[in-house]
Amino acid sequence: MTEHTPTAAPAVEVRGLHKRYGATAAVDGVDLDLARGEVLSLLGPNGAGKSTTLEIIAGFRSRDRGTVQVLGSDPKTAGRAWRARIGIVWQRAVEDSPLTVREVVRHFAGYYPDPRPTDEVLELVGLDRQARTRVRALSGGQRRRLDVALGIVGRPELLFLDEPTTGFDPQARHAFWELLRQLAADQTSILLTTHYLHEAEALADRVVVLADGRVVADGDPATLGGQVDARTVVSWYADGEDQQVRTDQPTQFLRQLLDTHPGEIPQLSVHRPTLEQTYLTLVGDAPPPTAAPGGDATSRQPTPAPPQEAEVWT
Ligand SMILES: Nc1ncnc2c1ncn2[C@@H]1O[C@H](COP(=O)(O)OP(=O)(O)OP(=O)(O)O)[C@@H](O)[C@H]1O
Repeated sequence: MTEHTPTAAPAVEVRGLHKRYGATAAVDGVDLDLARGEVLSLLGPNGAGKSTTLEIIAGFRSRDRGTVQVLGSDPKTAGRAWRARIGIVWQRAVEDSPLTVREVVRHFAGYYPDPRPTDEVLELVGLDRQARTRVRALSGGQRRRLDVALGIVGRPELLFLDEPTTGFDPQARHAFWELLRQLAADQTSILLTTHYLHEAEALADRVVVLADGRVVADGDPATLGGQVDARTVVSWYADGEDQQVRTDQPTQFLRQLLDTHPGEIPQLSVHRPTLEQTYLTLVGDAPPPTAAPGGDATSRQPTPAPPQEAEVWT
């Protein structure tokens, strides 16, 4: 995570992006900004439109509608000089090859005007010991590191990574995060997709959550752009149904609840929603709480009125 310069023109500016595949609206009106030196993570379930968005921004896929500016150019018409300023790590791993790791990286370096030295790249991605290994002999995680090596060999100003750490062991993942932090500290703008919330939290300055091709949250990773409700959820069972109350004064609410329920309160629980629960609710994999509290006039043990700021889900 880095300090980025808010005054510089954004690295990426997307407005009203649409893309359909037949009846499927893969991207359905997405707005997206990436500042220079910023690390932005695109989150979302399978089929949310992350890869399609990334591919359009990187100039590998056409769009139906909307404007896209990347490093000051429209990727639809930008040329080779523009492409040399961008690094890309796609989901698919590098092809089988009889060449060695060093040979492949050196070959790719030849495409760029000012590449990083090959040995520096291999060290950065932790493949220095595999420099003479043939690509086809690499493990899955090592191939992914080679993908990353090919993405950064050209010293990109802007780096796109589509699920870069899939197949990494925890040690490799942490080493990779460190690498991205170094790149971001050097003012590389980074846009990555991931399925790992903790990866977004560990790496990104900002997250954008997509669901069904739309942005459902945009902001800081720790709260998913302010979507995480820090209030406590008190749940219990009464009057023949589940009861649930959200409150920022749980102690006061519990006192009232205990006063009105002299015995053991069935299924009493007190918790705060986690980032993951909020995420699942946002992307529609988890239903939002729907239980209504009791406390109507006929209730034998009326539910206390929630303290100020409490919200009752119905
Ligand atoms: N080439 C294509 N032809 C037809 N439909 C496509 C094509 N590419 C993507 N789609 C559809 O568009 C939607 C968005 O797909 P996309 O790959 O962008 O999602 P994603 O968020 O990257 O998913 P994942 O996390 O699984 O990689 C999906 O419904 C997918 O089936």
